[in-house]
Amino acid sequence: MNSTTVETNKMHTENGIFYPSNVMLDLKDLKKVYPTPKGDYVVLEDLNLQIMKEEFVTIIGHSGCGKTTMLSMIAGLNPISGGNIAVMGNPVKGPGPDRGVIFQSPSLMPWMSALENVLLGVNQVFPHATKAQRKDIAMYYLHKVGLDGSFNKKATELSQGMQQRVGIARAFAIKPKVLLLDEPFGMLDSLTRGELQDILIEIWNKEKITAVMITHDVDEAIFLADRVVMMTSGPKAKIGDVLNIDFERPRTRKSVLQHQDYYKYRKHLIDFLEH
Ligand SMILES: Nc1ncnc2c1ncn2[C@@H]1O[C@H](COP(=O)(O)OP(=O)(O)OP(=O)(O)O)[C@@H](O)[C@H]1O
Repeated sequence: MNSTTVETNKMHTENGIFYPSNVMLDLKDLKKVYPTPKGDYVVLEDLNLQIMKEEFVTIIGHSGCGKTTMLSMIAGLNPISGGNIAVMGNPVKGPGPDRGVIFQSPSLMPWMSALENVLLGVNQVFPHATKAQRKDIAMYYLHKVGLDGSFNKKATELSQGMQQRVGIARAFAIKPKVLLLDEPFGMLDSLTRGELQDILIEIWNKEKITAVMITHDVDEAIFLADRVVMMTSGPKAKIGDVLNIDFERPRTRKSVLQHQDYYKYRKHLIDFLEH
């Protein structure tokens, strides 16, 4: 039997290693050390985490424990000090189009329109597509995030919420395998935050990609996730606990709030953060 078939639950990666086909991200014995004037600061140590294909994982932990450090290492933007990170079995050596990132502030090119900002990434990732095809991709995702009518507005003419909509469209438009989100809604008012959570989940569900999102908001962590990953406080932070969220999808805020397990999940997370 061919060892690459699904029956074996393994696949053959380009570096010749056999790997479980349902694991998208594998963080193994991960370590991060920042040199400081007072000596080395070990932010993460022995951090182990596997994230499955099409899973939505939220990450919570105290401020400064190393969440952004971990996410930026997965993105390939921050060098690994020890251990390793693999995306579908392939070690991360730097940034790549298989991983899209959405930051708290979308850092758009201020002199460019919403459309041009999304096209920046699309043009890089799909250089062989025609100009019309690339524009179609960019417009499709701008439409998905509710920016019809604002395609040609300059980034500086957009509100913070609209700018983050462009950030979401930009990340999805490069068709990544993994979406990495670092507190993407942290600066938004609660109404906009709710709207963008719904948009995010709708596109994530349609595109069937893997999402890893840092949040400080326990309710957001539960509402969005299949699993909530809790990090211990640093130094030498690692994964402290993992909570499975067994709510059916699609979810509505009302159905989640009315679910008998909601307050049990919430208590679990708050107890972790308070101890
Ligand atoms: N380049 C750096 N050099 C030295 N120390 C750093 C560097 N970047 C981050 N740190 C330190 O590493 C620790 C983890 O930072 P990180 O931003 O990853 O935490 P975080 O959990 O994302 O925090 P927050 O929730 O506040 O965003 C902090 O103590 C921070 O001061």
